[in-house]
Amino acid sequence: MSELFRVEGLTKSFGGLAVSRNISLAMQEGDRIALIGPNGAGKTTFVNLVTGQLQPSAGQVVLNGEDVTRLGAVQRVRRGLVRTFQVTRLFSDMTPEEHVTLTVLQREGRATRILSRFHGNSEVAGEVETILSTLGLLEVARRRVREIAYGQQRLLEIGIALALRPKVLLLDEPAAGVPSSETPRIEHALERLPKTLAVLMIEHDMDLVFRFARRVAVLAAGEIIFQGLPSEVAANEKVREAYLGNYAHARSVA
Ligand SMILES: Nc1ncnc2c1ncn2[C@@H]1O[C@H](COP(=O)(O)OP(=O)(O)OP(=O)(O)O)[C@@H](O)[C@H]1O
Repeated sequence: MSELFRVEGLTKSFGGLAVSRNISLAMQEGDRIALIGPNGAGKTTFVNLVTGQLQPSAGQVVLNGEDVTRLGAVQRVRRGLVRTFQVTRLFSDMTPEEHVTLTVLQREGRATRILSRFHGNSEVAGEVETILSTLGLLEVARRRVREIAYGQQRLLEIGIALALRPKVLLLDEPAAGVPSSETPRIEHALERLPKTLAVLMIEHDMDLVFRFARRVAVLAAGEIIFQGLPSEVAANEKVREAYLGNYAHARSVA
């Protein structure tokens, strides 16, 4: 499959602190990459640089062969570069159906009209239903956000991202704050994401990482110190030193 997305030599400093150092990474259609690393390694900064929330000091972001480095976040979203955030940003009195419908309408430039007029629009409703069904949210489609489980709220964030028709989706800790009883729900939903979508996920839950990822990239002190198969990551000496030591140890003694 051909390359969909690439960053090259991405570098960012805050004052004297280099938080992203010469990061290069490529993604193809259907990729499933986990970006892991210790707290403060620069994972969220990397996502902010990729999606345009931050401008790099050096380096390039290329989507579908186009250099988007100087474009703002909204322009990148329109081209298919979409993210979710670590902390949910939902309206507690609105339903999942309303959130996703509004996003579809927003994408189509029709959100300024009254939402209820579109409840009968079968094209929009069909797309909303597909998204909610992909994420296992149909049964709560018409409940208020504040009444649904936190794991379902996190999935709704992904639903909103899907309504923007991403080609590359960056998930910033989709399981953060979700009780372990609900992680299977997240895992199943991630498995059902569209096959052609390229997904990069930041996550601290290593079981989820190893089930989801076909490739793992490890960031430490702003630098990618390893890219490879999940089966190789735990054996890599640099990774063990930087991050996985405790986890590898925990697994080997488990
Ligand atoms: N706007 C900023 N100004 C100054 N320093 C910043 C800024 N944003 C992030 N940093 C610093 O950059 C480093 C990387 O932060 P970042 O949030 O990207 O790490 P992370 O790997 O996502 O961490 P976590 O896993 O805890 O979310 C940290 O030392 C952080 O304090």
